[in-house]
Amino acid sequence: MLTNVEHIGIAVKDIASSNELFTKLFNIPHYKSESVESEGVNTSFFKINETKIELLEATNPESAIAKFIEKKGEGIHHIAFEVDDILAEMERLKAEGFTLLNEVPKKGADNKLVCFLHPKGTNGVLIELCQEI
Ligand SMILES: CC[C@@H](C(=O)O)C(=O)SCCNC(=O)CCNC(=O)[C@H](O)C(C)(C)COP(=O)(O)OP(=O)(O)OC[C@H]1O[C@@H](n2cnc3c(N)ncnc32)[C@H](O)[C@@H]1OP(=O)(O)O
Ligand SMILES: [Co+2]
Repeated sequence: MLTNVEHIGIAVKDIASSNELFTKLFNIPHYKSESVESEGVNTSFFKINETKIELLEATNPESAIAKFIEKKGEGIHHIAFEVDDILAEMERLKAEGFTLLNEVPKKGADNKLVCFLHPKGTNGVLIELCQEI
């Protein structure tokens, strides 16, 4: 079952200057930075009450974030939903005809197992499922 929005992912060109920008915007500093080598990203996280924002900077030109910025520019990259049982949710969504971008949950940032759905099957929105490890 999808429970709530876990985070909103924003693709940025330069995470250091974006951290400064979002710190001014939210009036709070980011609480965590983490690199996820398998995704080719550096991340930082802000939390405003229950709303979590994930900034993502590419670490190599093959990264999904580098390709996204090249095509669409900086901006909202994905919406992540928390799930209580990622395997059950992946199976359910696959049976509903959605295209999973990974058949096995992978390790994301902030201690999560994640799975992505192809944006072509979700009205152009990249959806991430997250389960706390
Ligand atoms: C930090 C870890 C983790 C977390 O814990 O939170 C993350 O959030 S990691 C985030 C980065 N990782 C990913 O996004 C992995 C999933 N994404 C992918 O597998 C790929 O990006 C993709 C969605 C399959 C697209 O890859 P690819 O086909 O190689 O790229 P193209 O540039 O050719 O795009 C094809 C097509 O899809 C459109 N697109 C791409 N990204 C998005 C997006 N984020 N939202 C909406 N649409 C997207 C792209 O514009 C192309 O469309 P057309 O030009 O119309 O064909
Ligand atoms: Co994410």
